[in-house]
Amino acid sequence: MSTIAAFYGGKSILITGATGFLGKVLMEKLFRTSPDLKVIYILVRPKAGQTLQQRVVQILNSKLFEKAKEVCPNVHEKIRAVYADLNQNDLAISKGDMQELLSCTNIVFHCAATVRFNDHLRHAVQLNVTATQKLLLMASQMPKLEAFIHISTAFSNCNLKHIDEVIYPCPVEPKKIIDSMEWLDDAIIDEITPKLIGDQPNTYTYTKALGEMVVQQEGGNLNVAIVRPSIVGATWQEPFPGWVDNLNGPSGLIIATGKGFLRALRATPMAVADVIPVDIVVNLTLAVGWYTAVQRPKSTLIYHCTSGNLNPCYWGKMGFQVLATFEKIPFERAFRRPNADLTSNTFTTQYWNAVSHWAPAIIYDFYLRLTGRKPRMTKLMNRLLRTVSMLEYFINRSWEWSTCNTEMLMSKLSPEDQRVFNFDVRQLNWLEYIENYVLGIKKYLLKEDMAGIPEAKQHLKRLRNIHYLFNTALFLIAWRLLMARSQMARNVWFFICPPYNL
Ligand SMILES: CCCCCCCCCCCCCCCCCCCCCCCCCCCC(=O)SCCNC(=O)CCNC(=O)[C@H](O)C(C)(C)COP(=O)(O)OP(=O)(O)OC[C@H]1O[C@@H](n2cnc3c(N)ncnc32)[C@H](O)[C@@H]1OP(=O)(O)O
Ligand SMILES: NC(=O)C1=CN([C@@H]2O[C@H](COP(=O)(O)OP(=O)(O)OC[C@H]3O[C@@H](n4cnc5c(N)ncnc54)[C@H](OP(=O)(O)O)[C@@H]3O)[C@@H](O)[C@H]2O)C=CC1
Repeated sequence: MSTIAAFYGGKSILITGATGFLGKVLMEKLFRTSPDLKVIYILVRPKAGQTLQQRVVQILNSKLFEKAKEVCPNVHEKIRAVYADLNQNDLAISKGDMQELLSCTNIVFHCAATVRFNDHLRHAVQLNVTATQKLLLMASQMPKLEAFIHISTAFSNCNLKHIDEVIYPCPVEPKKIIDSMEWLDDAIIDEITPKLIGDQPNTYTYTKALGEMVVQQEGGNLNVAIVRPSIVGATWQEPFPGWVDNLNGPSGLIIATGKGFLRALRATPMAVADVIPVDIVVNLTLAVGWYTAVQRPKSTLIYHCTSGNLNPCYWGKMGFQVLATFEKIPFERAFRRPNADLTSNTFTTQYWNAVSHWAPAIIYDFYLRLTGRKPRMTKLMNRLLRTVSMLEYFINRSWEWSTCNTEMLMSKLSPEDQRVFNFDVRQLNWLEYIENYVLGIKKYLLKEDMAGIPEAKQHLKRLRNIHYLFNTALFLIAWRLLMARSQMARNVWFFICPPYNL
């Protein structure tokens, strides 16, 4: 019997961000391995016209929860969705709900965050810093609380090259930042943002670093731990390989490549692609919850959940394997054949942008206009290249994360727990993982049918023929123009192929 699974039995667990990528996999694993848990409270806001209940039903009806529902058939009764908006100062939780949460909660997993790199600083601070502070305040009033687990990111100190499992101080105190966001207007915030974030690449990593400081400063008397995952990718093994449901991390760019929009990327092939499967992050998080509650470490422990130091994969290898997978499992209705280059040179990137991105987009829009349709490709390309530019920082650098606490924790687990809550990234076979990842994107994100693969392959063949035809036509036109305008070209040509009558 797994000690960790048994630990969560009978517990009341509060999860923020449960409707997000990580939160859903966390809930699923809890229900599947500890079906006798008492209740999972999730803080949810209504979204896209759906009520809280509709959101919960949609999550539970997804393929992700099929196995969990077999093990725990009354999963609907064990989830309690609590209305909350972490953007509001009082978190918008009703008095009655607050009373219940305060009196019953045993464990808190705080996953909610804005993960957008370009979010306005005010919003990023509100969610990633102020909401964390408010939750810690709530946690301090929970008499039955055993552990508070905060999910941060391994990139919260990405301005450093070597990162230890410690909290690094930020130049300006989080409290001062929180206060200033309350009275500064948007224009001034925009102006001071670059100065405040300093050598951090964006407001996301900056506010996640501030969030960690808040945990350290205000989680004083609580049993707190921080988990820092790197780039969270599709599931490796559990509940099944390849599950993913959003465009974050590599997923969006894999789609853009598979659909033939993205043909070149400014990336360093030998930089470490520190992707970590979401099920590994969840297993570590649950193990951390157990250890923090049972062992009660004297200080706040930080756990790096990264792959690079134990089982590195590189962007070049990852890109190569992604392309190889498209040969076997192509995406439907591609714009061009998937074939991308990784280049680390800015000039080459600009050349490829002009030739492989803008030129085809302009030509295609011209064709759409000619056929009476609305042009859309240049707009799409514009958005794609803006997205790529935001991600470039992370695909042209490598970081070293020490993983002493994570390794220490692994050594404390029984063999059964090491199996059920496996977070040993050394066991991961990257080639297999990447193939399943691409397959998962096709099935669960793009919702494409596997039966359509032969037609998708036919479509790629047609695109290849169009490509050859286009290149041949281009060559002939260039040759004709050259022959018409340059005596030297004519001389060279007649030297190589003398006319018959000479
Ligand atoms: C030797 C050589 C070998 C040769 C082989 C070479 C072969 C090469 C082949 C290449 C194959 C490619 C495969 C590899 C890809 C690697 C790339 C991986 C990059 C990963 C970097 C991530 C680093 C993360 C580090 C930090 C970890 C965290 O904690 S962060 C959590 C994750 N957060 C994110 O991933 C970012 C979230 N998104 C954003 O910040 C924003 O959305 C944005 C800045 C990306 C865009 O914002 P904007 O305001 O402009 O628009 P928005 O409304 O948000 O979206 C616009 C449209 O873009 C779509 N979108 C959103 N996110 C992404 C995304 N990540 N990728 C692609 N597209 C995205 C979004 O849906 C919108 O679309 P529409 O709905 O159609 O409008
Ligand atoms: N994905 C990644 O690559 C990485 C993620 N992380 C960290 O992991 C955690 C989870 O990330 P991930 O699951 O990927 O992110 P998602 O964007 O998928 O999920 C974010 C969650 O936060 C919730 N949330 C956002 N704003 C509010 C709000 N105002 N009130 C209530 N809830 C809100 C979202 O709810 P809603 O559905 O209503 O929007 C959603 O449930 C984050 O802390 C992130 O920093 C760390 C490293 C990498």
